[in-house]
Amino acid sequence: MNFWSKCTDRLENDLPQQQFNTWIRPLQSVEDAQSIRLLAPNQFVLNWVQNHYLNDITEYLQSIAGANAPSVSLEIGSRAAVQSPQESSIERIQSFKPTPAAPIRHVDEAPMPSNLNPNFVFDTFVEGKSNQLARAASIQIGENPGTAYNPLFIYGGVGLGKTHLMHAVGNMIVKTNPKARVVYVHSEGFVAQMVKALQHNTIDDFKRRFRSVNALLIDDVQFFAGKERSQEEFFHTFNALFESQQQIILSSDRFPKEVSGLEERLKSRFGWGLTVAIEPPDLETRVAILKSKADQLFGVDLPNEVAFFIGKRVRSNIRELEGALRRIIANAEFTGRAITQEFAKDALRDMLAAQDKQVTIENIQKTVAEYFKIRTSELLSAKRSRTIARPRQIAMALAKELTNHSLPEIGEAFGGRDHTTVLYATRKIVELKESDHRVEEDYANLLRTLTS
Ligand SMILES: Nc1ncnc2c1ncn2[C@@H]1O[C@H](COP(=O)(O)OP(=O)(O)OP(=O)(O)O)[C@@H](O)[C@H]1O
Repeated sequence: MNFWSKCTDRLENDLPQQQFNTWIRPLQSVEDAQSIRLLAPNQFVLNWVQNHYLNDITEYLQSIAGANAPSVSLEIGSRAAVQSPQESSIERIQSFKPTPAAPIRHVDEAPMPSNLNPNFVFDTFVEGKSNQLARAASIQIGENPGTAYNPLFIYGGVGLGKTHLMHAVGNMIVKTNPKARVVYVHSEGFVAQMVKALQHNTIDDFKRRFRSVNALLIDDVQFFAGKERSQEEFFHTFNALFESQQQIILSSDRFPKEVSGLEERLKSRFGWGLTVAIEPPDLETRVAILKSKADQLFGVDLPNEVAFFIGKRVRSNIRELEGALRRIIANAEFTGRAITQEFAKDALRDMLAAQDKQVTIENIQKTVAEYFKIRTSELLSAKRSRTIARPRQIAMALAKELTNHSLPEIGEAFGGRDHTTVLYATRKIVELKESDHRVEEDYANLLRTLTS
């Protein structure tokens, strides 16, 4: 029996997709009747799986095989290396194990001017549940470039801090070793520079420039989609850096395997190291970011009530939060008035009106129905089956969170239900978000769709 594939089916079902992609998908198994050896690509993944999932895996195996359940062990490695005595160079790369010291190689070239943003450092990056893992992995890489996890792939929606984290790693590497050559480039910039090099017959310089760095940070790799020549060039750059253990950090708006228009060989390489997600921040993190930005950027001590007011109303991403903050502070400077909640409301009036206009109960119902592939009329109907009742509760909770309608008004809009039903639904969803990953993820996805 293939226990591991049964186990992964179950985990895929039980875990939020991002967790499954980050921790379970990279594992390979070597099985016999008595044991399953799980091969993790690096120590970080190994530790995480050990601490967070090993118990569940063992329990699940016992539940399906009882006393015959195989034992489970974890180690670093890859099946290619385990199974074939004659390793190819690709297999060697895949089974590469980190060495303790980062090799900063010596390059006989004039130092490259750094294009890192000095403000994007770890000190100015506010930690929250949504970015905890990405931040922890980035710090490890800053401390051990080229040897901790290579490449690091950070993915998440727009304006959530991917670029900030990449620069923070780069800045940390340069701080520790001022001779390190760290280059940040947006993937569109990489393409543009390559096209220019081809036009001017300087492609060799281009190749040398990118292949001689100690750390290459490439932002938004989804922009490589469909650009075959650039992908080809980047493939060789990637291999050159990887083989010489120089750090590569990539960002994208989605999981590597889901970036369409990218060659398979690139997608698979992107997953060789560690893939981490950044998710939209929760309210407390949004408030902490606002307070920290107000202080750092403007030297303003933002009152808590104002920070909560902005954090509650602006949910889509951190760039938008910053935009709202700038607007309030500019207005306060211009008018000389104190920053109170009333003042903030006034300053953001247009922005919030535009936002409020978009999120109506009707809009929520339509979006939720589409998401769960049911009909809007079913949300309003008396049907009580789980497949309808749960989406209905989620829609009610969203209506409570995103609109200013009262509970009776929301009940009315959901087929004339009582306000206590709405209250029950919102409480139930709060509870389920804590205990059921699926609900948590569905709710977050819907919130994002409705507010961005
Ligand atoms: N955790 C955080 N703490 C403080 N500031 C943050 C945090 N996350 C993001 N920011 C700020 O939000 C703004 C947008 O972040 P960033 O440019 O890194 O987003 P991104 O994910 O790269 O977006 P895009 O996909 O559009 O490139 C930046 O000014 C950044 O400093």
